[in-house]
Amino acid sequence: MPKRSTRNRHLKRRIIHRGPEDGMTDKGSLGPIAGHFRNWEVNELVVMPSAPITTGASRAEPHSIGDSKQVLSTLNGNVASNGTADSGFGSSNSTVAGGGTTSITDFSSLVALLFSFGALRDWLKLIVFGGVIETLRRVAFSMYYKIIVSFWITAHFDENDSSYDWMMFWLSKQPSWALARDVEISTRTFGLNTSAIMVPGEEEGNNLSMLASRKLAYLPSATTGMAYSMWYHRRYMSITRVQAQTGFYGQKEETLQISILTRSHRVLNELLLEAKKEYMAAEEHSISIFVSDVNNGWRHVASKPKRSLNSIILDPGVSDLLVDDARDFLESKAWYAARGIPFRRGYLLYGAPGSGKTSIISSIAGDLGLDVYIVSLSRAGLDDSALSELISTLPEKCIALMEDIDAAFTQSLNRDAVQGPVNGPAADDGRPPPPVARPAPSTSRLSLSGLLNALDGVAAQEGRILYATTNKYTALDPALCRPGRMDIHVEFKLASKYQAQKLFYSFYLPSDESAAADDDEKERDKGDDDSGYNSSANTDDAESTASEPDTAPASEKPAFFGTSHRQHAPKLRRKQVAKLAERFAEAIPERELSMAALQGFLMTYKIRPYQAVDAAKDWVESEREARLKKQQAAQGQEDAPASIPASTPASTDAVAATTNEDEVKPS
Ligand SMILES: Nc1ncnc2c1ncn2[C@@H]1O[C@H](COP(=O)(O)OP(=O)(O)OP(=O)(O)O)[C@@H](O)[C@H]1O
Repeated sequence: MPKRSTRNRHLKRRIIHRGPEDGMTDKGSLGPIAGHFRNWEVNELVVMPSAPITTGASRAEPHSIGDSKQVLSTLNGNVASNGTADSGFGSSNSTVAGGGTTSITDFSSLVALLFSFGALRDWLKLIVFGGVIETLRRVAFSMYYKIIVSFWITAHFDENDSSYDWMMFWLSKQPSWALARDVEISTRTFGLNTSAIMVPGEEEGNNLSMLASRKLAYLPSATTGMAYSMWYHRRYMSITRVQAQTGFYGQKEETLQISILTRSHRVLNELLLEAKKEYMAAEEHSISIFVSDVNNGWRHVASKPKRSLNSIILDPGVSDLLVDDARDFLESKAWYAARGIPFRRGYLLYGAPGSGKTSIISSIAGDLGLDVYIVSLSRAGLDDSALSELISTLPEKCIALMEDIDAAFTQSLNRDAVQGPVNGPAADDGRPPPPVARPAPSTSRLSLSGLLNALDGVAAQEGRILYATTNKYTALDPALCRPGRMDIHVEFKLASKYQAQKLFYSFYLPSDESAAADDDEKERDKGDDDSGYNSSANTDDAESTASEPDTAPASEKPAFFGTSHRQHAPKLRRKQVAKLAERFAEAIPERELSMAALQGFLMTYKIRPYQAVDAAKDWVESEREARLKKQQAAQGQEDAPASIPASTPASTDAVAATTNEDEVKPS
């Protein structure tokens, strides 16, 4: 060890004798710096445990002496300075004692070294000074913010949340909101059927085009991020619409910020409840529809007017069964909790297309006052985890609707089909031939187990009612249909005579009872056999004026299929309608046509109930023929691939399928 010290001392002396000037000479302008760093190296070597080293004095830059001394004496009491040390050797005059002082000495030397630089010292001062100023600024701001915030309550409303709609709707009703000077013109309705914020005077425009178009509205601009102020319950309130860019594609998301100058949350609570109440009142006659977005959140897309349960004509008891069961379920939360049964209910509505499955669900939603959340299983990008996330974020009381639940797992010739180039045979009446559907390739990344887990896995939401519809009951996996997932299965059949009669009756029954009563007198005079065609708009009028000159050649009349919509339908008495309904039901075969088809037929005779009855038989025949042709076309299409050379992949499959079928079939 002493040996090494001696060596170091020699080395040190050697280096010191070279001095900074040598460095200047050797390295030009970098000389002093180089000198300093050499000194640092020497220090490294010199510092030894319990081996005090005293270095000789050397010439120094005058400015560095005091600094070195000062820093050294401040930072390390063990370091002694003789006051004549050279600048580039901050600790060279120091006597270092004790092994524990090594790092402190090093650090001290570094600091002393840094301070010995004039410019560097100024930078450091500047940094420290700037840091102090910035810290003070931050402290001041945070204190100011804390003081200000303590007098304000600020609420944030996310655009994707229903509360945003409530607040925007409420704000739109405030006169001061409409006085904003930087406005955005919008046709948004915030999920309501009625426009929330009308441009004053627009409601007076009663011509058809004005009424039909979307309503114009003022919205205080969001782009400037300006704050708008108003008073609420004698409290000052500041409102800001803030837009922030989200995602890569420039989508913008908006947040509404409301700050109220109050220390009590009571005012905010009052505001929220008032806004919600007003919105709910405006929405009383409609149901809210939500769909999932690509981020697996729920978005309010529409409000639909409620449909009365009476307008859905099902077999006796079906409607009551569904409504009563759902109502009873919603009131049985405690019962489920007491027994540890998951508080969920599933209904599977299956059967013929157009038999009222979707319609009854939306009617039940209206009746029970629940929102409908549509879970589209065929949505692009929907996979197991996305579905699970969607189901778990459903609100506690709501209706989740999965339409065509079979479609996610099976390829269908009817419902998932894209229209191929092949058309069926042309109809006799000149209507375009019905396109023959081809199976669509399945793009779903959803698995059956993913669906099963989403329905009753741990993440599944409690309190929701699930309605699933399908036209292919037998295609469903039994696991999907078991109780706990689908508790009640209801079949929707094709229309019965009973349904046809009721549909006709409700279709032609005058909705305006007073008008019907007014007409009663006239009708009574005319007798029960009267057609009820007292409207100037009925089509018999056209026949009665057939003798009037009609210069337009038939070929130039507008070509269209269907019946144009007239405003005035004939007003019939209940008795008359009931009689006609009976005759109509006689013409309709039992369980052969769907209710949607019957409704479509009656729509074509919207103002001609008598003609509807008369034409019913022919229409049934034409429907049968059309169905037969469709079946034949489908059959032909099925047979066709067998004759196509087996070189194409599609035909190979078809041939294989046919062959297998032949094998199975008994000869
Ligand atoms: N039972 C019914 N009572 C009254 N209207 C009906 C009935 N069934 C169907 N409709 C009418 O037919 C149309 C289609 O009905 P809806 O969509 O409810 O049938 P769906 O069974 O859900 O058909 P799909 O299986 O094709 O989805 C609606 O306009 C509805 O008014």
